[in-house]
Amino acid sequence: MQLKLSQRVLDLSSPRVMGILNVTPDSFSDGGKYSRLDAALAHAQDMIAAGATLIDIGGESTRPGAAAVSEQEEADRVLPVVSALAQRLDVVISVDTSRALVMRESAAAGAHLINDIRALTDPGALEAARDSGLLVCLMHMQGEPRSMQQAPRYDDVLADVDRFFTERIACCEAAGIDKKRVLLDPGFGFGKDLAHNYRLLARLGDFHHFGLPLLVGMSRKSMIGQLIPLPPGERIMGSVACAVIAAMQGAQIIRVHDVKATVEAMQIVNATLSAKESLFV
Ligand SMILES: Cn1cnc2c(O)nc(N)nc21
Repeated sequence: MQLKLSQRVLDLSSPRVMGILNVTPDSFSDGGKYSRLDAALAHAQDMIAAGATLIDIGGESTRPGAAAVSEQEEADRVLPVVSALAQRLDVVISVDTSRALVMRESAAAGAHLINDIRALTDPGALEAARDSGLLVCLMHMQGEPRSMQQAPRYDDVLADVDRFFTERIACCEAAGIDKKRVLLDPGFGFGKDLAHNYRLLARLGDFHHFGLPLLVGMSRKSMIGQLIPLPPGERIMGSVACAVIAAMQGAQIIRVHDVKATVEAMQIVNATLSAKESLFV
């Protein structure tokens, strides 16, 4: 499987690591120290040197309970970093946004992928994504970040997320977004309790039937902290364990804070998957 970008192709035959670059003052684990452009670039360079092939730039914290940020404020945070990365570094640039304005301006600034936790449901987002020509990651979320963890409930979380993917893919195709531009993400921690998260992780391979790349993000999340009582910045072992479990089931892109450790673990996954007759466990 490959990702076709504007000037390049990203081979997804082995799991790729996406480094998280929060340019928000209140990001849940970086403490917002990357709000300055030079610090953001230095962090991106470090993650690329450690083996990240994608960088996900986020200007609005999406952690549970996060306050919303204005569209202009989000654009002001994100766009300088997109431009600088596009001009200086050879990396797939993903922008974590739900806003049509930020999508359009990020595409013009050189981004390759729209990473939308709201799966293009905001006003104008479908059209902006279509017009951008960029790849789009459709992530499942129940509710909104401010309230999604208060009482998440599903009849069957796997079936509900699967149905959501079917619906959103249909919306994208109806809006003129070719399915080949779409990636899918079950949205760990976005309106899910502990059992929901581990049900999704245990059966992640079920979503391969769409024939689209799977992107997952469990890094430092409460699904780890609830089992291993450590602060977010110390959840590296649990985060790597989640990455390995996902990659062994064929997840193609793993979104993480701890790039070096995850890239090393992916070497073990690659060697193991290569020695298997079937493609995934
Ligand atoms: C922005 N963001 C935070 N967590 C995420 C996840 O699990 N997936 C995606 N696609 N984006 C995320």
